[in-house]
Amino acid sequence: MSATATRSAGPVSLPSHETYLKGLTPVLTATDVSIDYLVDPPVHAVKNVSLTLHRGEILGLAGESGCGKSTLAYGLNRLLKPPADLASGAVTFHDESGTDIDVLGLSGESLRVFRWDKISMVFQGAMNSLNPVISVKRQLLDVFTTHRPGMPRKQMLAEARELLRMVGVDPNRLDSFAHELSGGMRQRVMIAMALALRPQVMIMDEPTTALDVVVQRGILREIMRLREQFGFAVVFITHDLPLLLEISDRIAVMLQGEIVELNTAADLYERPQHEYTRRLLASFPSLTGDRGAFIRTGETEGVA
Ligand SMILES: Nc1ncnc2c1ncn2[C@@H]1O[C@H](COP(=O)(O)OP(=O)(O)OP(=O)(O)O)[C@@H](O)[C@H]1O
Repeated sequence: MSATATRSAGPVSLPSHETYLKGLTPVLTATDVSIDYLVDPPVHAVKNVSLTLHRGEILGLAGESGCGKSTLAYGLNRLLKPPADLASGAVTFHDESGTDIDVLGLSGESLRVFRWDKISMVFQGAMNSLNPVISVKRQLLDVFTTHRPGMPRKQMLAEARELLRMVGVDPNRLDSFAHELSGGMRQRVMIAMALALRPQVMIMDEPTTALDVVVQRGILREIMRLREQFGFAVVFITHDLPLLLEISDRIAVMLQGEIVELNTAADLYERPQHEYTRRLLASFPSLTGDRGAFIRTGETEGVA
């Protein structure tokens, strides 16, 4: 444990945010989470953050580089490594079975099972974490042999093919090796792996940033479609605020480790409440153009 961060008033939200929340079911709740990097001097990267993600929603995390987005995301999925220290707070996963899981209390085997199965993560460099000397097939099947040891091999293979199809990669690519695939394809394979166990939550930290715009769009379209199909919730992190406005149901704006505004994407764009949100919006000239062009309509076709 280290020094606790100063408590703030919490994010500013409009009354319409309350209305939005009606009828939604929480899937992941963070309460008063503080995360420090125990370096000299210590960095208070996340300060008393409370946030609820609901079933099927896309929650965007916005904020400038270094504000703590990735640290929070890694904390939610217990992927922090020293010198990061989750100093205080609670993270609860509300499983579809009705059981609540104390995420911070998990360790060893239970933590291993929880990750990928309940929450999976796709990050910016994910495509580079494919093993270069093992075929795509082996890597996809490994997910099943590890987490679904009872599954017949024939079914594993069928699932692996289906997963590739879902993310827009020709299933004949199963026998390929990472170096034989383009960056976009590799990132799609990583998304397929993250989807393999049908998690209830996916955390996506700049999942397409390294890719060119056309490939990015294609992948995002797939993610939106799959979300409609499987109903998983997404925490989506990107520097690309116009994109975030387009795909998110709600957006949390982070500033220096705190969430300063939490509103629906439409409200955030139309009626930004916090001075920092206004500055952030103003820093994207494209957003000052035809208003409304970036707002989700509730239709997946919104992602052009
Ligand atoms: N390993 C580390 N050791 C010390 N400080 C760190 C470490 N990793 C991150 N930090 C600090 O923690 C703070 C939050 O960083 P974090 O990477 O979470 O921000 P971010 O909003 O995700 O930024 P980016 O958008 O650039 O990824 C920053 O001040 C950063 O310098």
